[in-house]
Amino acid sequence: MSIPRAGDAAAGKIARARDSLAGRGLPRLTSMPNMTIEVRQLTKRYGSTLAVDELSFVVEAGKVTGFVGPNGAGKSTTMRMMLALDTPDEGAVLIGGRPYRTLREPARTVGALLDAEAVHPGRRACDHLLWMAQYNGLPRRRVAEVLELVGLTSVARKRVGGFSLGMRQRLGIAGALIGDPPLLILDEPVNGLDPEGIQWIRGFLRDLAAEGRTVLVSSHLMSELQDTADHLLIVGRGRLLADTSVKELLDQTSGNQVNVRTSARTKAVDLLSNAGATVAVTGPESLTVEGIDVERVVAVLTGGDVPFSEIGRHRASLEDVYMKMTREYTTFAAPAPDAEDWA
Ligand SMILES: Nc1ncnc2c1ncn2[C@@H]1O[C@H](COP(=O)(O)OP(=O)(O)OP(=O)(O)O)[C@@H](O)[C@H]1O
Repeated sequence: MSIPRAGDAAAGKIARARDSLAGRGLPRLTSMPNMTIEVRQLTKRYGSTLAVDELSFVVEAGKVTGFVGPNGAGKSTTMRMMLALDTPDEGAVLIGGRPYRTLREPARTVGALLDAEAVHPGRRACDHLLWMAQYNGLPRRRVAEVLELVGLTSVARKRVGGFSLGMRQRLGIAGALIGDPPLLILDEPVNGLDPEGIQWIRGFLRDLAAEGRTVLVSSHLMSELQDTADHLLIVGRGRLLADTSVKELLDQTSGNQVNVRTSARTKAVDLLSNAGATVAVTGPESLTVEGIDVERVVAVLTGGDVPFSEIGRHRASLEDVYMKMTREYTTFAAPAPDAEDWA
């Protein structure tokens, strides 16, 4: 049996699905109310492990909010508690202003993808979605609509056991959208997608947010979210390390560092240090200078006859900022390179 993978036959479907989403919007079951996810002082322990430690934040409508943190930071546990699949030891979560358990029509309020592998492998994709629709009192036509939306129409009658992880992620997203909910909670949806699939999901999540939905998406990799998220919640060992817009985070952390590229590194380090700068060696011919501005760096190097091929203000990447912020919270980390590695 040959099943198209996310890179070939499904690609045309995906493009059409994107067009249909952009062109006429997701078929509406209800109007799209602005709803938030409010997490209040949430705490969860498993034995001696403090998985979630007094987390508080609000996820707003009309944005993609990235929930980022190293492995074991407590992202999945927090999402499970949002959906009442786990009980907090302390604190609460409000979904559109109410605890999940009190929602009258949960599938029309919040859609979730927690584990793409959770679907029975013997089930056909369309039957899985039909079961979800029937269980939640939704019209049958939603099955075809969401399959089209995620580009899986051509494999609707195939058994899930033959799907790639990327196709299962798409099926999971289709399930999350079946009730046309204003709130979406997606745990690592990029996991398993090929580059074309990653492009697709970025645009897809942005479109969902542009329709006014509240989109919370987790990842342990900042690179997966940096071009997608408007807002970031960064967590480490259960604690909130940052609740910030992407722009604010970059502005705050780019700081006053200056990058220098020179073939006379040792002399440059001496002169700049004598001029009061703190200098870090970042490569065989590169330095990062802090404490004096770009003009002064140029003056010091020119005055000391030090050749340089590049001097410019350092722009931190989100990845740099994230690594710096979460380094001490990472359970399995390679040692960071330091100056001696380049000596
Ligand atoms: N059911 C459980 N029983 C015991 N410990 C658990 C359970 N679920 C999670 N934990 C522990 O709680 C901590 C947080 O785990 P969680 O899966 O929420 O993190 P995460 O940020 O989602 O990580 P990942 O990116 O690896 O999925 C970890 O130390 C994990 O081992």
